Amino acid sequence: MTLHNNHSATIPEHTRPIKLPSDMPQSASVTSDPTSNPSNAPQLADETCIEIANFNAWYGSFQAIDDLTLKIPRNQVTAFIGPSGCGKSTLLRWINRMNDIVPTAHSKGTLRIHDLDVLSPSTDVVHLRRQVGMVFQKPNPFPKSIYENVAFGPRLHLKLRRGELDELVEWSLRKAAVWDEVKDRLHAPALGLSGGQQQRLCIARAIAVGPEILLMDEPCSALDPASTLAIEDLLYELREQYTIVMVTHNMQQASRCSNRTAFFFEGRLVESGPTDDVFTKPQQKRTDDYVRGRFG
Ligand SMILES: Nc1ncnc2c1ncn2[C@@H]1O[C@H](COP(=O)(O)OP(=O)(O)OP(=O)(O)O)[C@@H](O)[C@H]1O
Repeated sequence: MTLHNNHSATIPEHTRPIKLPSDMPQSASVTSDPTSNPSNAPQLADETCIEIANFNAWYGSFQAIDDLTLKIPRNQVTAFIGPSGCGKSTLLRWINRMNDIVPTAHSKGTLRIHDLDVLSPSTDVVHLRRQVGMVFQKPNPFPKSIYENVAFGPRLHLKLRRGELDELVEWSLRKAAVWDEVKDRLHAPALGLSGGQQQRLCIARAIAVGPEILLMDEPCSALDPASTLAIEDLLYELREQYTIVMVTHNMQQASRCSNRTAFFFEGRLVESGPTDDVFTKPQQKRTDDYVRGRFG
């Protein structure tokens, strides 16, 4: 599943080709490109999904990100690490233009998802956010039933019959590894679930609309150790189909779950690379100090 290479910010949403996971219910593929075949498409090693170049971001006159260049590969988990206030969440939130809701936020530079110019004023933000799902620090299900939480996005974006929607809800909940725990109470309030179950429900809600990218801002920081492990296992599974970018303060989590790590300090990217390299043979002393817990 990917944003189509010919993706244009000016094509009306309902006609845009969107590839959905090959194992997603066929009924959900009503807007997909009939010529595309994601399951058979060769996976290019380290194919870039998100390209960030000379990117700067401000809140008013305060510069939160300073001349940052980074390529985020497709179908891998990339962890953003660094001390509090170094700009990790700011960068994450620019990838799906969440910062649009912050009146003082502005940016300059390049931020592309394949051929899509994320920062262009002509980019359709609703469509962008369908392609780039987000999971927050604190699980935030809607005050609706478990079923309705997952069905909400597909109802907006896909014209499905009831049976098809049921199938998609089940697929999403299974993918998010929470189906077995909720299948007998789909119409019960989502807020009655445990924190870890709510977070997996939020992941199911995010993937139900067929995103290519999942942004996760400290997705386990509000969870107990067992729920954290469940989410970490899930990340491992999901990376086969999704490009995942995760902010984490937990060094063990970054080293357990991510393929690549980017270390930020005071708004700048200090270094990035395969997670093993960043943790075991960092290029920069500051990275070494941080991953060894000497500061931060
Ligand atoms: N809405 C905002 N308005 C003004 N300044 C902001 C806003 N959001 C973040 N900042 C500032 O931008 C800088 C980067 O913040 P950001 O949240 O991106 O850091 P972070 O690395 O994610 O931190 P943490 O790990 O504590 O979440 C910080 O100095 C922060 O105070």
